[in-house]
Amino acid sequence: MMIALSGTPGTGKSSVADMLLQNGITVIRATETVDPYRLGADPDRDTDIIDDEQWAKEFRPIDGVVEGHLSHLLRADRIIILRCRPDILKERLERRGYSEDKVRENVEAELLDVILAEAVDIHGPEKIYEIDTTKDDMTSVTRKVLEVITGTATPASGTVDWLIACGDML
Ligand SMILES: Nc1ncnc2c1ncn2[C@@H]1O[C@H](COP(=O)(O)OP(=O)(O)O)[C@@H](O)[C@H]1O
Repeated sequence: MMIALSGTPGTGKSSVADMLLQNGITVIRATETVDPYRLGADPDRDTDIIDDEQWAKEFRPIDGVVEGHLSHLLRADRIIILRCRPDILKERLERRGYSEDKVRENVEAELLDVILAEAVDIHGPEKIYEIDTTKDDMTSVTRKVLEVITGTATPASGTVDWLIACGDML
């Protein structure tokens, strides 16, 4: 079974993936597989341009977790979307040293549910497991992710509404 672990940068994918590895789960980092699909750099957005459609099409399915903000594009069996309230996400990204523009771009994407909407569009809601990481520590988030992996969690999407919580950030 292939499980995608996606979410806006800063929502905690990489940290959770580290804990999954400690729990003996097979984890592939999507960023380590995209090199052949790099189309160039986008200096304005301080990011690489990836042919993500081709990457998703050619990705050989694994039995384990694929971690990364493109992983929801894969033909995965279950899709986990980590979420974080935009004001807290902003703090996490600023602490990471992201530029002001990059922080704003990611905070807006989280505020507007961009990754969740893409995932629901591709897979339908029954494969989606949205997990809010705003208040839970990494151990609790990892426990919830493990519940998805073992099949004891119930699909959930649309469980957060950041526009009500912090729409004035727009
Ligand atoms: N549940 C959490 N609670 C508090 N801080 C967190 C949590 N998850 C991640 N962080 C912190 O947020 C930052 C981004 O986490 P990271 O795992 O790199 O996110 P991503 O891989 O989604 O970009 C890191 O500094 C990490 O320590």
